Amino acid sequence: MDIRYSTHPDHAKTFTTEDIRKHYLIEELFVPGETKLVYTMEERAIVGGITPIEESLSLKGNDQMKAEYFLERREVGIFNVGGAGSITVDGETYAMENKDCLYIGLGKRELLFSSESAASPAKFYLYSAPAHKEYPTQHVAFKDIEGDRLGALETANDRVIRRMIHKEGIQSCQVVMGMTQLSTGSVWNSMPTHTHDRRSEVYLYIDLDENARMFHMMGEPTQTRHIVMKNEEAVISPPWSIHCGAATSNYTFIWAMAGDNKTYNDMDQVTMDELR
Ligand SMILES: O=C(O)C(=O)C[C@H](O)C(=O)CO
Ligand SMILES: [Zn+2]
Repeated sequence: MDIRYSTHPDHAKTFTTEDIRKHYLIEELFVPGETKLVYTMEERAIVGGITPIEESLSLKGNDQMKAEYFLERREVGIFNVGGAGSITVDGETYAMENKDCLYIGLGKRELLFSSESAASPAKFYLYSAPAHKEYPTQHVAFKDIEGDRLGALETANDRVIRRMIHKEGIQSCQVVMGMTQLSTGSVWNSMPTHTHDRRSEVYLYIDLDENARMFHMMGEPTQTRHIVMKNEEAVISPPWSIHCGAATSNYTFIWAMAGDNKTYNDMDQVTMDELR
Protein backbone atom coordinates (compact mmCIF):
# COMPACT_ATOMS: atom_id res chain seq x y z
CA MET A 1 0.00 0.00 0.00
CA ASP A 2 1.41 3.33 -1.10
CA ILE A 3 1.45 6.03 1.64
CA ARG A 4 0.89 9.73 0.95
CA TYR A 5 1.70 12.25 3.70
CA SER A 6 -0.25 15.45 4.31
CA THR A 7 1.37 18.59 2.97
CA HIS A 8 1.47 22.17 4.30
CA PRO A 9 0.30 24.79 1.78
CA ASP A 10 3.56 26.74 2.29
CA HIS A 11 5.48 23.64 1.26
CA ALA A 12 3.14 22.86 -1.64
CA LYS A 13 3.84 26.31 -3.12
CA THR A 14 7.43 25.28 -3.75
CA PHE A 15 6.63 21.99 -5.50
CA THR A 16 7.87 21.25 -9.00
CA THR A 17 5.58 19.48 -11.45
CA GLU A 18 7.15 16.15 -10.40
CA ASP A 19 6.63 16.94 -6.67
CA ILE A 20 2.98 17.83 -7.21
CA ARG A 21 2.41 14.58 -9.11
CA LYS A 22 4.25 12.48 -6.51
CA HIS A 23 2.23 13.88 -3.60
CA TYR A 24 -1.28 14.17 -5.05
CA LEU A 25 -1.73 12.17 -8.26
CA ILE A 26 -2.81 8.53 -8.11
CA GLU A 27 -1.96 6.62 -11.29
CA GLU A 28 -2.47 2.99 -12.32
CA LEU A 29 -5.36 2.23 -10.01
CA PHE A 30 -6.87 -0.42 -12.26
CA VAL A 31 -4.34 -3.17 -12.96
CA PRO A 32 -5.89 -6.43 -14.25
CA GLY A 33 -5.94 -9.10 -11.55
CA GLU A 34 -4.72 -6.71 -8.82
CA THR A 35 -5.86 -4.66 -5.84
CA LYS A 36 -4.12 -1.28 -5.64
CA LEU A 37 -4.38 0.80 -2.46
CA VAL A 38 -3.14 4.26 -1.53
CA TYR A 39 -3.33 5.46 2.09
CA THR A 40 -3.47 9.23 2.37
CA MET A 41 -2.94 10.97 5.71
CA GLU A 42 -5.67 13.40 4.54
CA GLU A 43 -8.53 12.06 6.72
CA ARG A 44 -6.62 8.71 6.82
CA ALA A 45 -8.56 7.78 3.72
CA ILE A 46 -7.68 4.76 1.60
CA VAL A 47 -8.23 5.12 -2.14
CA GLY A 48 -8.14 1.97 -4.21
CA GLY A 49 -8.82 0.10 -7.40
CA ILE A 50 -9.76 -3.59 -7.61
CA THR A 51 -9.79 -5.24 -11.03
CA PRO A 52 -10.71 -8.93 -10.88
CA ILE A 53 -10.29 -10.93 -14.09
CA GLU A 54 -10.95 -14.72 -13.92
CA GLU A 55 -10.41 -15.06 -10.17
CA SER A 56 -12.27 -13.08 -7.52
CA LEU A 57 -10.17 -10.70 -5.44
CA SER A 58 -10.67 -10.10 -1.75
CA LEU A 59 -10.09 -6.87 0.13
CA LYS A 60 -8.20 -7.61 3.32
CA GLY A 61 -6.54 -5.84 6.21
CA ASN A 62 -2.77 -5.44 5.97
CA ASP A 63 0.28 -4.80 8.16
CA GLN A 64 0.32 -1.06 7.51
CA MET A 65 -3.30 -0.79 8.68
CA LYS A 66 -2.58 -3.08 11.65
CA ALA A 67 -6.05 -4.48 11.05
CA GLU A 68 -7.11 -8.10 10.94
CA TYR A 69 -9.66 -7.24 8.26
CA PHE A 70 -10.15 -4.16 6.07
CA LEU A 71 -13.31 -2.85 7.74
CA GLU A 72 -12.19 -3.53 11.32
CA ARG A 73 -12.11 0.24 12.00
CA ARG A 74 -13.36 1.61 8.67
CA GLU A 75 -16.23 2.06 6.24
CA VAL A 76 -16.01 2.09 2.45
CA GLY A 77 -17.83 3.52 -0.59
CA ILE A 78 -17.34 1.68 -3.88
CA PHE A 79 -18.26 2.47 -7.51
CA ASN A 80 -17.89 0.08 -10.43
CA VAL A 81 -16.32 2.01 -13.31
CA GLY A 82 -15.84 -1.05 -15.57
CA GLY A 83 -17.89 -3.96 -16.93
CA ALA A 84 -20.56 -5.80 -14.92
CA GLY A 85 -19.43 -7.51 -11.73
CA SER A 86 -20.42 -8.25 -8.17
CA ILE A 87 -19.33 -7.73 -4.58
CA THR A 88 -19.97 -10.35 -1.90
CA VAL A 89 -20.12 -9.00 1.64
CA ASP A 90 -20.03 -11.68 4.37
CA GLY A 91 -21.85 -14.09 2.01
CA GLU A 92 -24.39 -11.66 0.53
CA THR A 93 -23.85 -10.82 -3.16
CA TYR A 94 -24.62 -7.41 -4.72
CA ALA A 95 -24.69 -7.13 -8.53
CA MET A 96 -22.68 -4.10 -9.64
CA GLU A 97 -23.42 -2.70 -13.10
CA ASN A 98 -21.28 0.09 -14.52
CA LYS A 99 -21.50 3.20 -12.24
CA ASP A 100 -23.46 1.42 -9.48
CA CYS A 101 -22.45 2.26 -5.93
CA LEU A 102 -22.16 0.12 -2.80
CA TYR A 103 -21.60 1.35 0.75
CA ILE A 104 -20.24 -1.18 3.27
CA GLY A 105 -20.15 -0.28 6.94
CA LEU A 106 -17.81 -0.95 9.82
CA GLY A 107 -17.29 -4.56 10.88
CA LYS A 108 -18.01 -6.54 7.71
CA ARG A 109 -15.27 -9.15 7.38
CA GLU A 110 -15.24 -10.86 4.00
CA LEU A 111 -15.28 -8.69 0.90
CA LEU A 112 -15.02 -10.48 -2.43
CA PHE A 113 -14.90 -8.74 -5.81
CA SER A 114 -15.72 -10.50 -9.10
CA SER A 115 -16.08 -9.69 -12.80
CA GLU A 116 -18.81 -11.16 -14.96
CA SER A 117 -16.51 -11.38 -17.97
CA ALA A 118 -12.72 -11.38 -18.13
CA ALA A 119 -12.96 -9.67 -21.54
CA SER A 120 -14.71 -6.67 -19.99
CA PRO A 121 -13.69 -6.74 -16.32
CA ALA A 122 -15.34 -4.81 -13.55
CA LYS A 123 -13.19 -2.01 -12.12
CA PHE A 124 -14.06 -1.28 -8.51
CA TYR A 125 -13.04 2.15 -7.24
CA LEU A 126 -13.07 2.54 -3.47
CA TYR A 127 -12.75 5.31 -0.93
CA SER A 128 -12.55 4.27 2.72
CA ALA A 129 -12.30 6.30 5.94
CA PRO A 130 -12.18 5.52 9.67
CA ALA A 131 -15.61 4.75 11.16
CA HIS A 132 -16.97 4.65 14.70
CA LYS A 133 -20.26 2.78 14.21
CA GLU A 134 -21.82 0.36 11.79
CA TYR A 135 -24.26 1.60 9.16
CA PRO A 136 -26.10 -0.92 6.93
CA THR A 137 -24.59 -2.07 3.67
CA GLN A 138 -26.52 -0.40 0.84
CA HIS A 139 -26.49 -0.69 -2.92
CA VAL A 140 -27.69 2.04 -5.25
CA ALA A 141 -28.05 1.50 -8.99
CA PHE A 142 -26.88 4.36 -11.19
CA LYS A 143 -30.10 4.11 -13.25
CA ASP A 144 -32.23 4.76 -10.14
CA ILE A 145 -30.69 8.15 -9.32
CA GLU A 146 -31.88 11.04 -11.42
CA GLY A 147 -29.44 13.65 -10.18
CA ASP A 148 -29.48 17.45 -10.34
CA ARG A 149 -28.52 19.57 -13.30
CA LEU A 150 -25.77 22.18 -12.68
CA GLY A 151 -24.10 24.81 -14.88
CA ALA A 152 -24.90 25.58 -18.52
CA LEU A 153 -23.59 24.83 -22.00
CA GLU A 154 -22.82 28.54 -22.47
CA THR A 155 -20.26 28.34 -19.67
CA ALA A 156 -18.98 24.90 -20.80
CA ASN A 157 -20.05 23.33 -17.48
CA ASP A 158 -23.46 21.72 -18.13
CA ARG A 159 -23.42 18.67 -15.88
CA VAL A 160 -25.53 16.29 -13.78
CA ILE A 161 -24.51 15.58 -10.20
CA ARG A 162 -25.63 12.41 -8.44
CA ARG A 163 -25.10 12.24 -4.69
CA MET A 164 -25.07 8.64 -3.48
CA ILE A 165 -23.53 8.49 0.01
CA HIS A 166 -24.50 11.70 1.81
CA LYS A 167 -26.66 13.20 4.56
CA GLU A 168 -29.95 12.60 2.71
CA GLY A 169 -28.88 9.39 0.95
CA ILE A 170 -26.96 6.30 2.01
CA GLN A 171 -25.94 6.83 5.62
CA SER A 172 -22.30 6.66 6.70
CA CYS A 173 -20.06 7.85 9.52
CA GLN A 174 -18.06 10.30 7.42
CA VAL A 175 -17.75 9.17 3.80
CA VAL A 176 -19.61 11.39 1.30
CA MET A 177 -19.51 10.19 -2.30
CA GLY A 178 -21.10 10.81 -5.68
CA MET A 179 -20.63 11.16 -9.38
CA THR A 180 -20.79 14.14 -11.75
CA GLN A 181 -21.24 13.73 -15.53
CA LEU A 182 -20.46 16.49 -17.99
CA SER A 183 -22.56 16.87 -21.14
CA THR A 184 -21.01 16.80 -24.60
CA GLY A 185 -19.34 20.18 -25.19
CA SER A 186 -18.92 20.90 -21.48
CA VAL A 187 -15.47 20.58 -19.95
CA TRP A 188 -15.33 22.58 -16.69
CA ASN A 189 -16.11 20.98 -13.33
CA SER A 190 -16.62 22.68 -9.98
CA MET A 191 -16.21 26.20 -11.34
CA PRO A 192 -16.62 28.73 -9.64
CA THR A 193 -14.31 26.77 -7.43
CA HIS A 194 -14.28 26.15 -3.69
CA THR A 195 -12.37 24.74 -0.75
CA HIS A 196 -13.73 23.10 2.41
CA ASP A 197 -11.41 23.23 5.41
CA ARG A 198 -13.62 20.72 7.21
CA ARG A 199 -13.15 17.94 4.62
CA SER A 200 -10.56 16.76 2.15
CA GLU A 201 -11.59 15.29 -1.18
CA VAL A 202 -10.44 12.91 -3.91
CA TYR A 203 -11.55 13.10 -7.55
CA LEU A 204 -11.34 10.11 -9.92
CA TYR A 205 -11.74 11.09 -13.58
CA ILE A 206 -13.34 8.52 -15.91
CA ASP A 207 -14.94 8.30 -19.37
CA LEU A 208 -12.07 10.25 -20.99
CA ASP A 209 -10.68 8.97 -24.32
CA GLU A 210 -7.14 7.67 -24.40
CA ASN A 211 -5.80 10.89 -25.89
CA ALA A 212 -7.94 13.28 -23.87
CA ARG A 213 -6.36 15.09 -20.91
CA MET A 214 -7.72 16.70 -17.76
CA PHE A 215 -6.09 19.89 -16.47
CA HIS A 216 -6.95 19.56 -12.79
CA MET A 217 -6.44 22.71 -10.72
CA MET A 218 -5.29 22.64 -7.12
CA GLY A 219 -3.48 24.74 -4.51
CA GLU A 220 -4.55 27.64 -2.34
CA PRO A 221 -6.85 30.01 -4.26
CA THR A 222 -4.04 32.56 -4.58
CA GLN A 223 -1.41 29.94 -5.49
CA THR A 224 -3.04 27.71 -8.09
CA ARG A 225 -1.17 24.89 -9.78
CA HIS A 226 -2.31 22.27 -12.25
CA ILE A 227 -1.82 18.54 -12.77
CA VAL A 228 -2.29 17.00 -16.20
CA MET A 229 -4.27 13.78 -15.78
CA LYS A 230 -5.43 10.85 -17.89
CA ASN A 231 -8.49 8.65 -17.79
CA GLU A 232 -8.97 6.61 -14.58
CA GLU A 233 -6.50 8.62 -12.52
CA ALA A 234 -7.35 10.12 -9.14
CA VAL A 235 -6.11 13.24 -7.37
CA ILE A 236 -5.99 14.07 -3.65
CA SER A 237 -7.19 17.50 -2.61
CA PRO A 238 -6.09 18.65 0.88
CA PRO A 239 -8.70 20.71 2.79
CA TRP A 240 -6.93 24.00 1.94
CA SER A 241 -6.84 23.30 -1.78
CA ILE A 242 -9.22 24.24 -4.56
CA HIS A 243 -10.23 21.31 -6.78
CA CYS A 244 -11.68 21.88 -10.22
CA GLY A 245 -10.61 21.30 -13.76
CA ALA A 246 -11.13 21.49 -17.48
CA ALA A 247 -10.50 18.67 -19.92
CA THR A 248 -10.07 18.42 -23.66
CA SER A 249 -13.50 16.70 -23.89
CA ASN A 250 -16.41 15.91 -21.62
CA TYR A 251 -16.01 13.23 -18.93
CA THR A 252 -17.36 11.89 -15.63
CA PHE A 253 -15.79 12.12 -12.20
CA ILE A 254 -16.35 10.46 -8.86
CA TRP A 255 -15.81 12.72 -5.88
CA ALA A 256 -15.27 11.36 -2.39
CA MET A 257 -14.86 13.23 0.86
CA ALA A 258 -14.41 12.63 4.57
CA GLY A 259 -13.79 14.87 7.54
CA ASP A 260 -15.51 16.95 10.16
CA ASN A 261 -19.00 16.93 8.64
CA LYS A 262 -21.14 15.36 5.90
CA THR A 263 -22.75 18.64 4.84
CA TYR A 264 -22.28 18.71 1.06
CA ASN A 265 -23.02 22.45 0.86
CA ASP A 266 -20.47 23.34 3.52
CA MET A 267 -18.07 24.90 1.02
CA ASP A 268 -15.97 28.04 1.09
CA GLN A 269 -16.72 29.56 -2.31
CA VAL A 270 -13.80 31.26 -4.03
CA THR A 271 -14.54 34.36 -6.09
CA MET A 272 -12.93 34.83 -9.50
CA ASP A 273 -11.16 37.95 -8.14
CA GLU A 274 -9.36 35.88 -5.51
CA LEU A 275 -7.86 33.38 -7.96
CA ARG A 276 -4.20 33.71 -8.92
O1 LIG B 1 -19.54 19.33 -10.45
C1 LIG B 1 -19.30 19.77 -9.32
O2 LIG B 1 -19.34 20.98 -9.06
C2 LIG B 1 -18.95 18.80 -8.29
O3 LIG B 1 -19.26 17.64 -8.46
C3 LIG B 1 -18.24 19.27 -7.08
C4 LIG B 1 -17.88 18.15 -6.11
O4 LIG B 1 -19.00 17.43 -5.78
C5 LIG B 1 -17.21 18.71 -4.90
O5 LIG B 1 -16.12 19.23 -5.01
C6 LIG B 1 -17.89 18.59 -3.60
O6 LIG B 1 -17.17 19.23 -2.58
ZN1 LIG C 1 -15.25 19.94 -3.05
